Amino acid sequence: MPSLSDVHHPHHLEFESVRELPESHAWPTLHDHPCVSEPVPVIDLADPKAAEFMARACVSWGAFQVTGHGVAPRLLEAIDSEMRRLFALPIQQKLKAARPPDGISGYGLVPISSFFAKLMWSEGFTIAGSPLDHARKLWPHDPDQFCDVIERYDQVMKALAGRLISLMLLSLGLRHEELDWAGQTGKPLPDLAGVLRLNSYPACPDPDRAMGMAAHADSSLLTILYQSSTSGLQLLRAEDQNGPTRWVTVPPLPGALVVIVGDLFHILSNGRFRSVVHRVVVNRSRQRVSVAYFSGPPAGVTVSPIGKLVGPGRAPAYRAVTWAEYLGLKRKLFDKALATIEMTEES
Ligand SMILES: C=C1C[C@]23C[C@@]1(O)CC[C@H]2[C@@]12CCC[C@@](C)(C(=O)O1)[C@H]2[C@@H]3C(=O)O
Ligand SMILES: O=C(O)CCC(=O)C(=O)O
Ligand SMILES: [Fe+2]
Repeated sequence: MPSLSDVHHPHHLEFESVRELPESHAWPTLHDHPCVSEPVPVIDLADPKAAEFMARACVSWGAFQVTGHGVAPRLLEAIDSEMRRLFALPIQQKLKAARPPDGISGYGLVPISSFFAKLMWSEGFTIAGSPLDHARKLWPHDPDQFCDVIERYDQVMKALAGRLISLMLLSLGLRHEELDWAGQTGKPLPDLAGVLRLNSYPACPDPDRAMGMAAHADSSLLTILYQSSTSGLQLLRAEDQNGPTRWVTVPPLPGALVVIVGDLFHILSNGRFRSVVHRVVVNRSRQRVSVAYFSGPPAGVTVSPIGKLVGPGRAPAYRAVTWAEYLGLKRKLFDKALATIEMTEES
């Protein structure tokens, strides 16, 4: 049973000690669409046809799994184990590094939690910039182990995000030099911004009524997701415009990473690559952890539909935004954010 303090502060449950799903965490909307199994595209980065497959996956799914990415399995194991060490800390310790209400970094609920009457069956930690201040609060005597792994992971993801973005642009028939914000010909992609989110979905006594993470689209250009060996991630998919909508599970594939198209790539590609709505369901017996690396344009740089993709005589479908502005819109408007920057042909 939850302790008295949990009942009064249900936002921060000691999940492991809860034997029965509290009403605060029971969702009525879990079975809105059927759950099916369908083969989510898997793309080997070493394949000469990788860019072509990516274009197809981004148009039709808004996501794919990537193999042959060169990220060392040891690094994935290391971050997996650091996450488990972090989430196993007592709640009082984790709350020392709590995210301030208007801040980005720290321990706590995802910003979109405020849009829902029910709480999610998960906890998480967001890191933007140096992890050192957080690590000192969590492990005052040994902050370095956590920091080392986070910093290495961040660096490797930044490089991979740059490669993926270049390939995805190439797959649209563009070179990254053709983006205003991508600098001059021959230069590598400039300093992309990145934010890490560590997620934990504890084993749940009533998984059919609990939501790990509510349905949403990411605001990033793209998100690179490491999911441990436990499934839970689902993509919302309709095969064609009139076809039925279903939840498709992304099966964990050892060593693979999941790439999710975010709203900013949707904008950049003038809607050709679709940002995909996804959610996380939980299970009765196993804790699931994941790391999302949200990759965005350099700070202060605006993203707008690429001229070549808009076509002559047409108006772009979206206006220009910076990532910071768009994150603000998402916090305020959640799933209405993208629609508010849509432009009509007249505007
Ligand atoms: C950079 C970020 C993207 C994100 C907000 C955040 O500051 C860190 C958490 C991200 C996340 C994860 C769950 C869904 C989401 C909409 C949310 O509330 O927090 C995304 C945010 C986003 O993509 O806008
Ligand atoms: O845990 C997952 O598989 C997905 C998490 C997610 O969608 C997010 O952090 O934005
Ligand atoms: Fe997400």
